[in-house]
Amino acid sequence: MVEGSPLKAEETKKKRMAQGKAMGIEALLRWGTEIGICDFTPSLIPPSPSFSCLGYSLFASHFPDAGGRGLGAARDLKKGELVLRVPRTALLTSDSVVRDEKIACCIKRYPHLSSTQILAVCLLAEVGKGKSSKWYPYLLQLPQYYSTLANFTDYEIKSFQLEDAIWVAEKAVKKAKSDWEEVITLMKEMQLKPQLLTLKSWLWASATVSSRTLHIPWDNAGCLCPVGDLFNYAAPDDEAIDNFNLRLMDGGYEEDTASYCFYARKKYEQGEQVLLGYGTYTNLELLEHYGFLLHNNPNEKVFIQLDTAIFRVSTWPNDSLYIQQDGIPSFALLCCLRLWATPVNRRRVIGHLIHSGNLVSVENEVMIMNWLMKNCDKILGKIPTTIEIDDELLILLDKFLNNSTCLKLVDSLSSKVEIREFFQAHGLEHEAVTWSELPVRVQKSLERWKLAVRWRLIYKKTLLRCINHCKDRICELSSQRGLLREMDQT
Ligand SMILES: C[S@@+](CC[C@H](N)C(=O)[O-])C[C@H]1O[C@@H](n2cnc3c(N)ncnc32)[C@H](O)[C@@H]1O
Repeated sequence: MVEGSPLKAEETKKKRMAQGKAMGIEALLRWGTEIGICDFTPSLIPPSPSFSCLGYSLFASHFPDAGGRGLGAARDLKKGELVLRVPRTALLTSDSVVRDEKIACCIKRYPHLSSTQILAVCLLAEVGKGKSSKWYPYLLQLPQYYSTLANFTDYEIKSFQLEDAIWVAEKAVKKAKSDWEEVITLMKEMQLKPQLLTLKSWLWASATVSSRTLHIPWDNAGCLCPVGDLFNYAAPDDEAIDNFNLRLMDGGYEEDTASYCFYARKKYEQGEQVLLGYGTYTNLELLEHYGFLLHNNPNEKVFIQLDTAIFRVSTWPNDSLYIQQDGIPSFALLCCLRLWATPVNRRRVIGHLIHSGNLVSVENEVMIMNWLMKNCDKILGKIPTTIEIDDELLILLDKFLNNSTCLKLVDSLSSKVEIREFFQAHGLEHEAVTWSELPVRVQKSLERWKLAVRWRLIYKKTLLRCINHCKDRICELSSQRGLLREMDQT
């Protein structure tokens, strides 16, 4: 089954079993086999007794650069190949939990609750069953902590520095709390254990649902898919976004086999991490729903404040007016600015040219590049810390997280102030401690704080790239204009 000599294949298999054990998911993989999860097409391979549902196409491992625990290619995989099948009976969905009549009866009395609230309640109900839950081996290995926005504290939220991001994070925190307040009576009626009724448990359950569910056609909340939810994320590439059929290659529920099927979205070499494209998300959206962000995110959108006069001429949705991570304004933003910079009496005449992506005139283009440059610069000037300071702070935090330094030894004054504030926010007097000496709650907070700093740094670097892009464009256009003048004179 695994390529190479049988002896080598056996060794690799043993090594991967040991990896599964080290990650604490050995029991999950064994249970997966019993419940019918498999990483091969049953018609191709005669099933032999196995202690793991993985090994033919996939193996579980730790991938520090993209998501930590994840799934790798156990052999070379072809694009479009089926790599994992999870039968419907293994999926943890609201309807599978409410088969329990007692739970169903309680939930029926709350028809106004959203499907995600119901799934989170069902998840907590299953947790409450302990060993008697059908999904016990699955529930046991779920993460204990999440860094989705709803889990951010006031200090961590403030560290985003940008108003829009702070607003989104505060909204996520409030929404989680109000969702909890709405379900608390139901959960009491269901007689869930007191520790499952707390806001902390609710935050855990709703983050599990938000970051791990997969789409199913019969429930908007989606499903929790044991083993299938071990795939980490890679942003879908242009090909997958352009082609709807290709998007389907990642995975989906298939009626004919009554199972969730996952396919290799591209060619993978043995050992490489196999990734899923959960959807196209900006970094703030990734943080909100999944609790991580990508350093290079092709779907990142940096929004800057636009004058009402600009919005007035725009026929594009507001969320299409942004700067890409490479610093280039989106097509809609560019068109919108070109139209705004056109004299009112000419807008109707040349509107169609603008909509087809044409430049109006060199003067018009220079004007909007100058406007963009000035505005990006203004925003950067107003933010409390610079790119250099954030860069330095992140290096320090990384060193601290690797236990190679204590934060007391920091030279930079700005970073020192921010670090001190962080420790004070946790009621800790001084920062002369190492990472491993910190209480777990502070370690987790520091990880979230670092995410906020990383987010704001990407935001600032994008604005800087935009400034440089505008400068280059102005130079380019000015030399074109010079050239045209010279041609006119000859
Ligand atoms: C569906 S789970 C994937 C498996 C997960 N790593 C685990 O250990 O269970 C999704 C979570 O994995 C992490 N993750 C997935 N892709 C990631 C990536 N590219 N970079 C960082 N974290 C990622 C995030 O914490 C996310 O909420």
